[in-house]
Amino acid sequence: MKVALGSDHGGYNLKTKIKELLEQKGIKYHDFGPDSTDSVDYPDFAKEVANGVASGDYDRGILICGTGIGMSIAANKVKGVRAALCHDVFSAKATRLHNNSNVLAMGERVIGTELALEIARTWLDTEFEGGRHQRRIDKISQLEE
Ligand SMILES: O=C(CO)[C@H](O)[C@H](O)[C@H](O)COP(=O)(O)O
Repeated sequence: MKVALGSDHGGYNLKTKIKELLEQKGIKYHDFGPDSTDSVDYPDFAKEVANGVASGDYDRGILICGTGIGMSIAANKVKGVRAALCHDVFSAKATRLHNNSNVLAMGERVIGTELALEIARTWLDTEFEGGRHQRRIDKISQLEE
């Protein structure tokens, strides 16, 4: 699996922890930035990560800002991206099983590091169930046309 990673200044510190997690799990990733906590605009990084996933260059994306909301709104503008904002483990598992979400968004200002890492672990490890859920995802895709 190859993961595209991005944040803004509000998500930078959690992003460094997510990078450690990906390294521990032996998952390849590319960090689209930023490289510091200097103030930046989250849509710039959501765009890079979402395009990377939509093009197939990356299997999944992880985006972190202060709340995760702006990142998820922006990423979901890109065709083929199903970004899920998750701040609990149940939702992280469910969105992989049912929505086949390909981008995870989280907010560093909303939850603690340990919960965020557990959410990311669960989201990375859970496979899509298919079946009736594929039919529903196909209907989401039709909305993009
Ligand atoms: O996009 C957001 C809200 O949906 C993020 O939380 C941003 O990180 C936040 O808006 C940045 O705010 P700041 O006051 O410029 O740090």
